[in-house]
Parts: sequence; structure tokens; C-alpha cells
Amino acid sequence: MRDGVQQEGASLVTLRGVSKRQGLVQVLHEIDLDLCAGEVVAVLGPLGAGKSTLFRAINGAERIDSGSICVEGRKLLPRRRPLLWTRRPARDPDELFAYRTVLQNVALGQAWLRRLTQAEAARRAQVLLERVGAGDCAASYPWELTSGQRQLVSIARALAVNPRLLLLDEPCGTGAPTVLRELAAEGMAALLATSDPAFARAAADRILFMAGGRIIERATPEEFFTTPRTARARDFLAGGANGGAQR
Ligand SMILES: Nc1ncnc2c1ncn2[C@@H]1O[C@H](COP(=O)(O)OP(=O)(O)OP(=O)(O)O)[C@@H](O)[C@H]1O
Repeated sequence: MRDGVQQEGASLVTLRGVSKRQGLVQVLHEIDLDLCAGEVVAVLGPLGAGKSTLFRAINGAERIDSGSICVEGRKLLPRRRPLLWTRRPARDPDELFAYRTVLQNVALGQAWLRRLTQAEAARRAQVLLERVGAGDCAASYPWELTSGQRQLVSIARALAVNPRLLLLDEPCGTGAPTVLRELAAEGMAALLATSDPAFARAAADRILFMAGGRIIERATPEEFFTTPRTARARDFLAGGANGGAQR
């Protein structure tokens, strides 16, 4: 039990007292976070809350000033090779190779990372696309897809290495929450950074509400969206995705 929210199993990602300053701005203040296998946790907050910085730190791409980050019990060292990273896939079609079909985009990871033949990589890519409900998109090019479809294709591509953990910075699309919940039911964990309350509500088991570089509420979606405890969270929910003032 942590901050009133029941968690089960061993922690896959553990942060204790993580702090980070960028110039004059204290971007992260003493962040504690636990993520277990099979969980989808949303770090929800307004623009500039520090979500992306937090995710870069967990990914090993951002040096922290103090605190510790452990992934599967191993302490993350500064500048360590980043973990698999899916950043804003749905908003930026350039994240997918524009002149390759969806099947080729997903097969590339299979061929490179798993060293499969082209034919086997394509077969597995089709399986992954169907796994996320984007099988019909296989022959399309990225620019022919909706943002939600691109999101699903990006998740299929990330599944190339059978990840135990997905970090998604500002995911979107109506299909993605369902896919993430299904993957979590199979034991994968996902940590989302989002400023979209609807996405967080649809996808997450737990909400960590972040503002001004601090996690100021931890709750189930039911608790958070019906009875937010802090004025900052109430303002955010009343103000839409950006929650009025930043940070
Ligand atoms: N390299 C940097 N140098 C200076 N300030 C930075 C740097 N990176 C982030 N910041 C500041 O840190 C704060 C948090 O930024 P961050 O991008 O982590 O927030 P966020 O919650 O992800 O917001 P958004 O959704 O808009 O990306 C902001 O005030 C931002 O201006």
C-alpha cells in the first residue's frame, strides 16, 4: 500500500527522492514512484509540470541531481543506454519512416533487433500489428493513417523486443488505452506522461498527478476524477487538458 493505492507484486521501476534542476528552475522535487508489472500508471499534469524530464530521467537520458532510479532492481547510472522509448508517436508522423509501409516500419525492428530474415520479420510484424488492432494498416504509408492509427503502429513497433516496460510521453488516440490495458493484463507495465485527463482515465490503474515538479496526488482514477484532493488538481480538471496555468 502506498499513498492509499493498493499495489501488488515487485516494483519494476522504483524512484526515490529524484530531484533535478534545469538552470534556475527546480524541474523535479523529491519524486518517489513505484511501477509494478501488469500496471498502467499515468503521470498526469499540466504543460511544464516536469513529466517529460521525469521520463527522460527514467529512460537514462537525463542526469538527475539527487535520488535514485532503479529498473528491475538495478540502479540506473547516468548516461546509461536509454531504455526503449516511445515519444509522442501519434503526433509526429516522422517518428515512423515516411517512405516505408506500416508493415516495413514494424518489420525493421524485428529484422535489426531480433536478427530475423526479412520474410520472418514481416510475418512477425503482421502478428504485432494485428495484436494492437492495426492489422488493416499494414500496406498503408504513415501519412495515410490517422494519429490514433500511427499511435497503435508505434506501439506495435515497440513490441519488437518483448518489452516488460513501455514509457509513453503524451500518447493519444482512442484505441491505445485498450491496447495498453490488454498488454498490462499479459504482464507488461506502462508508464504514461499525459496532460489529457480522458486518456489517463481510460488507460491507467493509478494516477500520479504532477504539478510544479512534484507529484501532489496519488489515487485510483475513480478517486482522482471524482474527488480530487488538492485545489491544483481540481483547477486542472476544471480547465481541460492544460489545466489553466502551467506547472
Ligand atoms: N533543458 C532545459 N533547460 C531549461 N529548462 C528546462 C529544460 N527542460 C525542461 N525545462 C523546464 O522544465 C519544466 C518542465 O519541463 P517538461 O518538459 O519536463 O514538462 P512537461 O510536464 O513534460 O511539459 P510538456 O508537456 O509541455 O512537455 C518547464 O518549465 C521547462 O521549461
